[in-house]
Amino acid sequence: MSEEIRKGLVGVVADRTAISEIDPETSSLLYRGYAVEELAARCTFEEVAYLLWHGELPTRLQLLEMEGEGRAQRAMDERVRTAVDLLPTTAHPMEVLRTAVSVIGATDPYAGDRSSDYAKAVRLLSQIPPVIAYDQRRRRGLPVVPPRPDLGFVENFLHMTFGRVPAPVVVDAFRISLILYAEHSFNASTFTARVITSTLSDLYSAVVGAIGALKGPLHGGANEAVMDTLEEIGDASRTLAWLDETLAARRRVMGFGHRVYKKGDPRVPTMRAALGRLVEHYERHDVLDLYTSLERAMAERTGIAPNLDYPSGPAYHLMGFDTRLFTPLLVAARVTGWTAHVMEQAADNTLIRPLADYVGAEERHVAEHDG
Ligand SMILES: CC(=O)SCCNC(=O)CCNC(=O)[C@H](O)C(C)(C)COP(=O)(O)OP(=O)(O)OC[C@H]1O[C@@H](n2cnc3c(N)ncnc32)[C@H](O)[C@@H]1OP(=O)(O)O
Ligand SMILES: O=C([O-])CC(=O)C(=O)O
Repeated sequence: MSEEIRKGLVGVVADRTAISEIDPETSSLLYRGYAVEELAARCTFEEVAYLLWHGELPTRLQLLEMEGEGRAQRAMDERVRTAVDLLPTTAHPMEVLRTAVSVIGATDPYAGDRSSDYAKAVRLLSQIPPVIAYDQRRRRGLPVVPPRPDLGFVENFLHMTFGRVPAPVVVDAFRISLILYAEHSFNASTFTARVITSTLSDLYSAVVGAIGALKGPLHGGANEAVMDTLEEIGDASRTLAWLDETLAARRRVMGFGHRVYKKGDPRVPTMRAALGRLVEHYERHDVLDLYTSLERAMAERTGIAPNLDYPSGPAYHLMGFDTRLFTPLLVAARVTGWTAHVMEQAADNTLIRPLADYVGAEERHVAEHDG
């Protein structure tokens, strides 16, 4: 049996999906048939969320309806705030968000009602940003900023975090990052959400589980680790020495490599261009020098290309987010893909339950003993 084992499910096709298509040969990514670069160039984040959930881009009226539902639910529920306040600021923001989503689910009287999964997805999309914004602000000792219903999702998210809407170039880079992060087929966190859904558990539980899976540094946690790396290197003149030391110690360089893309991540050029515009805006050429030096050194020493976490980490840093908030930002985007997958799994469900090849002790018996 052991020759059939594919550790890490490498190369295993676990099911069908109509949500996104990855082609590692051509390094392409389509959401519902649209190239992700095109969506990033032409769409709002709300339009992309609608596309992932419904399979088609919205008409003006459909978009207005979805935005109306979302904008009405942007304020943080007091019960969620109370739960967050109970957590120490030493808790990682992903732990805070995981707890908050659990509370959001536990306070929804229809949590177990499968027929309202779409409404729950819209609710989560609206309620995750205030938690992230509040968490950054409470760690800085700043007061809560109430949401603004007149603003789009992206502007409002930034407004709640920073108390103002930043320059258009910053808003645009943030919008692009959220679109690029929104969906990625059967990645570890999405697969986790599908496994949980397959047991007929509820959507909130699936998202809580997905947050747990995304937190790890081999997955979403890499975007914050990228920033730690760039800060550890400190200056482009130290990059090669740092990399040689890291590779000699057989440590991974975060933000590089990918389970599916071996020829490069198609999202990187779009996010790299947005990072370039941020660098110009903030006049932080030192960040780009560091970025480029590690990218070049990795190509030279290993031939391994960056993934989306590599440009998004420094982009979020320049925007003013605390490093530990980077992975929660990915949650704010990926919750669209996760919930689309929850609905797809639930619509044609089979319990996901693989087998294992047992390699433990032979059958044995407990010796008779007193007591
Ligand atoms: C949003 C996202 O989740 S994107 C992914 C974010 N994750 C990261 O950036 C973490 C760093 N990258 C990695 O650890 C890996 O590339 C993964 C986990 C993403 C993909 O891993 P896998 O497909 O399992 O590839 P695998 O781990 O087998 O790597 C193949 C070889 O490349 C090497 N390699 C892969 N990525 C890296 C890296 N980032 N740094 C150094 N070496 C690497 C491995 O050491 C391995 O070499 P070996 O065969 O000599 O042992
Ligand atoms: O697909 C994966 O393995 C990792 C992921 O979520 C992404 O690249 O966005």
